[in-house]
Parts: sequence; C-alpha cells; structure tokens
Amino acid sequence: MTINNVSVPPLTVDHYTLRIIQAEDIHSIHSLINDWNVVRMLSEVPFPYPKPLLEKWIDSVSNETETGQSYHFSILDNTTQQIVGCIGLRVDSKDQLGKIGYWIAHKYWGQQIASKALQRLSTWALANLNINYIHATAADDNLASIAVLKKCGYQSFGQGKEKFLARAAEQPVSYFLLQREDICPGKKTSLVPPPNASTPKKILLVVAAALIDIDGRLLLARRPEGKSMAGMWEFPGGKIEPGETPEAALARELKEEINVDVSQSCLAPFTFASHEYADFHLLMPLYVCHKWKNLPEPKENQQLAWVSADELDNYLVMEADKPFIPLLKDLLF
Ligand SMILES: Nc1nc2c([nH]c(=O)n2[C@H]2C[C@H](O)[C@@H](COP(=O)(O)OP(=O)(O)OP(=O)(O)O)O2)c(=O)[nH]1
Repeated sequence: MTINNVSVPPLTVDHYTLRIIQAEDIHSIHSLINDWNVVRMLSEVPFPYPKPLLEKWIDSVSNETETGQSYHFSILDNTTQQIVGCIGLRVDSKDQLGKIGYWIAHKYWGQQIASKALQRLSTWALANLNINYIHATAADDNLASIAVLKKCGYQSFGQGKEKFLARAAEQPVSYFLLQREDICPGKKTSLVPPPNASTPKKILLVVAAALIDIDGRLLLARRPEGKSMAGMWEFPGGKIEPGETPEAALARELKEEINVDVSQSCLAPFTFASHEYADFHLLMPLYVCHKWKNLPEPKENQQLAWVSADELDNYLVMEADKPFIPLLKDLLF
C-alpha cells in the first residue's frame, strides 16, 4: 500500500503483523476494546464504547490514512490471524512530530506485544515519515504502558493532566518522547560526542557525491530502516575499502546503491567533511557530478529525492553534511 508517496507494507515483528485497519476489523476490535480494563487507560474513548462510534472512528482514520495524516494498524497474531490490539500514529507535519497510541486486548496482556508493536512502528515511522520525534502520553496509573515506553527508548519529559472520557475525570499523565538516536541502541551515530572522550577515535573514510541534474537539483538519499540514523538524509556514497581510491570507491558505491554508472573523470572534488561522531571520526570528500548513465533507482530500500536549492533546508541531513548545505546552495543558485 502506498500513501502520500510512502509505502506502508504490513509491518511484521516476531509472531505479529501490523496492518492498516480495515472496515471489516470493526467486530473484532469492538469486542476487544469495549472492556473497562482497556478503555480506562485510553483518554478519548467512552465506556461503554458504542459500536457506531467506533465505526465512525474507523471511517475517519481511513480518510486520514489516505492523506498521510495518520497511520492506524490492527495488530494480528500471525498464527491465528486474530486481532490482538491496535496501534496508531498521527503525524503533525508542521512540527515534524508523530503522536503514538496503542492498546492490547486484556486476554493478551503479559506477552510483550505492546513493546514489540511500539518498537516496530516507531522504527518504521522515524525512518519513513516526515517526522523527527515521536510523542506518547500515559496515565500515571498505567504502569505497564510506562514500562513499555521506557523499554522502547522513550524518555519521560514532563507531566500534566488530561481528561479521560471513560473515567469522567482528569487524570495525572506523563509525557514521553522518542528521538531518532534513541531507537537503535548499540548502533548510535550520536550527534554529540561523549564528554571527556580520551581515546583517539578511528578515522572512517567515506566518499559521497552531489549528483546535479539538468534542472539544477541534487540527489539526496534517505538512510533506510536498519541503518544507524535511519531516516536522516545523506549524499549517495559509502565507505572506501582498503586499497581503493576515493573515485573508484564512489563509482562502485553509486552503482551498488542507486544503479548509476559514473566515469571517474566526471567526478569533480568539491569539498570535504571532517566530523567527530560519538564512536568515530568521519573524513568524507564530496564530489560534484553532472554526468552519469542510468536513472538513479533505490537499490537498498532507501528513499531518493531530487532537491532544489531552496528546498534543501526542509531535509534533515546527517550532522557531518550540514556545512555542505550553504556551499551547495551557492553552487545551485
Ligand atoms: N554515504 C554517506 N555517508 C555519510 C554521509 N554523511 C555521514 O555522516 N555519513 C556517514 C554515515 C555512515 O556512518 C558512514 C557511511 O557508511 P556507509 O553508508 O558505507 O555504511 P552504513 O551506513 O551501512 O554504515 P553504518 O553506519 O550502518 O555502520 O558515513 C553522507 O552524506 N553520505
């Protein structure tokens, strides 16, 4: 399924699949959610939950899904094909923020389903949607949900009060936030080096290209799910292998990553990045290239975008690449 140019495959995790809610899910969802144990933890749901109201909600989120405003999934057990809960994310494009919520049917509690679904959707959303943070709210007496959020890397950042319809009262709540670099423990490309780092860092040699088309736009690639800093935009390229020249490495990477053939003589040195990440020091020449063969196509599941000079600021690029932006704007204008 493709929504707003974003492909939304069913997302699998362990023995479960997250797939976009469909109208026919209503009967299963209603029988599972219309339960005081579940509803009392959801701020916007009344109890009892009339089926027509749920039907209206499913209709409205289907419309929102078509426009990329929100993504609501049924969580299915792969063996039984039964729905066990729901998880959804609403996109606030202005603030590049996602708001996430979930519930699991009472009879499936204690099976880590919420953590698995939350981890899966959070990772997918940060890598594929136009958001940089995900926000979640949990009632303070919802200890299970708070534990799930913390387990998935969400950091608590404040407290407040919200009205819970089913309880007909305001409840104290805690707010949580997930940032991109919180999501991949052990694979961080942290933006900030650790304080007092005393041991010298390994120098990582990477080479990248600014491919510029005849309309004066340049090609950016989005780091796909599974890579460190997934969702950040970068210039196509990659690590230089031992014994390789930067030009040969770049020609190889462009072929492997986007199926583009470049002749090394068409690669003009432009500038370089020398940037300290938390666990390595990046040294990366950037070449400009106006001539190549083949239409760039994503070979590694990454999104590609042709970007004009005045659109460049809308793309969150890797920290090391930030100094390139004003130089490239000058080049493109
Ligand atoms: N290709 C490319 N890499 C960049 C850019 N800016 C930047 O910081 N990098 C970093 C990200 C990676 O740590 C490294 C490039 O490694 P790579 O593309 O060959 O390998 P990778 O992402 O699979 O590596 P990893 O970080 O997942 O281990 O350089 C850029 O504009 N283009």
